[in-house]
Amino acid sequence: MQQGPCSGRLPGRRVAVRRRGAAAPADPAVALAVRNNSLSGALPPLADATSPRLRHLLVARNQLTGGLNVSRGALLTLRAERNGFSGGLGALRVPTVRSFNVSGNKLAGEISGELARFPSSAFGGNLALCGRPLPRCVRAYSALGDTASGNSNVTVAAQSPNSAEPNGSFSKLSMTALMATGIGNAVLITVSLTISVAMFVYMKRKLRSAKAPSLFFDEEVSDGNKRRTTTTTNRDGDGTKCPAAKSSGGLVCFEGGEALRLESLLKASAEVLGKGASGSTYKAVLEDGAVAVAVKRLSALRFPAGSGRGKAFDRHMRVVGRVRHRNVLGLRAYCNSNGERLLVYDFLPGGSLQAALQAHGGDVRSLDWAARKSVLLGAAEGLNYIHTFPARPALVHGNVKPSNILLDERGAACVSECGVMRYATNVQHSILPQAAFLDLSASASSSGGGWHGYAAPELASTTRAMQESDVYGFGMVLLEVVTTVVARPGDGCEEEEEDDETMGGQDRDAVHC
Ligand SMILES: Nc1ncnc2c1ncn2[C@@H]1O[C@H](COP(=O)(O)OP(=O)(O)OP(=O)(O)O)[C@@H](O)[C@H]1O
Repeated sequence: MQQGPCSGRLPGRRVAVRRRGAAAPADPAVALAVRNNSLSGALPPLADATSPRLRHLLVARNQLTGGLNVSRGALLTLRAERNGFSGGLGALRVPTVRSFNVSGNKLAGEISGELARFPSSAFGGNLALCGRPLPRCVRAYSALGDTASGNSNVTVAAQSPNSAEPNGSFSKLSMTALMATGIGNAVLITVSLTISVAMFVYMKRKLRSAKAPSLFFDEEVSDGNKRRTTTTTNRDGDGTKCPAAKSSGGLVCFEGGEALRLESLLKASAEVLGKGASGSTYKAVLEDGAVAVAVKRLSALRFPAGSGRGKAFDRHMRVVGRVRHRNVLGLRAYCNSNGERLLVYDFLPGGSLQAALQAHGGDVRSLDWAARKSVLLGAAEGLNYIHTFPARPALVHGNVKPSNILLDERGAACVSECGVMRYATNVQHSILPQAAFLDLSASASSSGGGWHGYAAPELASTTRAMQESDVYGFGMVLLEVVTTVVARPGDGCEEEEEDDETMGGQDRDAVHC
């Protein structure tokens, strides 16, 4: 036995021994105590046959490596902590040992049954050790694919981080297995999340499209006068949709339109009244047959994408919906959803001023001077009401022309479609050819979708109509009304009234060729 600190290797079956203080056992053959040295190398296997009298093995705090191979039936003390022992504890057979400590080594694997009686401090610092009294072992798939040995599972320890090994190293296999497990779990979670989100979105869309009635107007030409019959039908799938709102069946209703429901409109029989620059207008007779409404579908108008502008359209329509005057056609309801914009008005049986001016074979007397004067005065009052309506920004009609001045059953003028084009981006530049200015011909104004000579010249260079441009348009209407000749049925150029006709004239027909 050596008496001082030792360093060197442990050869074969011979060990360097240092006895510390008086505590050393009296019988040197009974105890091997070499603690707190710098001994390195492997500890030779110690079995009953090789060291029959050994009772106490104290090799702690050295640099011993290799497996801990001690099989001693009568061993009472085994202190091997703070070394570099590695491998499993399977070769450790010490059933009678009372003082036991192998902490701070590089031992790995599951702690066997007889050793489980010692506290966790006896095993601490061996990151790859697991099982009672340490946290239980986790069976993980080996990323290395240990198929050759037929063992694709490896046992890894699930210890807390504070049981870190003193030198910070970690079993390569365990680390790989842990990483494989982590990556596998992450992939699984990601895939499940993606599937859940996709399912959620799909179900939400499905529910929405199931709830949403689609508005279609199936058009078919019925005769040569461009009168087309239409039906409104519900369809699934994509197309024009106007989902039902909670309160009014998808419609935002104003005074006089509270009873309207989108569902009723969808079921109504309908006919096309005409097609203009902003879209088509339909006459819809509601189910009971008593109420007829005009539905304007703003299909040709483009509005800037984004909810912000959509809200601006809604805000504007809510202001327009408050306008109530005997010479302004009141908006009863509107729908703005999924790119579909519908405006609902009362249906006026008198048709439009444009139709009256172009009438052939109609009631000529309906457009005598008194009627013309009354229509113009009414339209002027309606326009003035729109312009002075308390709103910020001030209301602008934006599309003053004879087809937007309607006549009620008594022939009174009603200005329709107030402010409809206010927020459209494609109105002026796309459909306002410079050459069309001052062209008041019927073909220009009724061609359907084309522009007309009622548009103020400045609209060619600005995108927004102003009240001044409304005044210009009204002036052109006025000019047309006082100069247009309405022919009697069968009239020819030979018949000409010789009286001067003025706006103040009474019951005189202006018949010229
Ligand atoms: N509320 C209504 N009652 C009765 N007829 C209407 C009503 N609204 C529109 N009309 C008729 O429908 C026709 C077509 O109207 P529409 O507004 O679609 O076209 P437009 O006025 O020529 O063009 P724009 O789209 O530029 O306004 C009009 O000429 C008019 O006779």
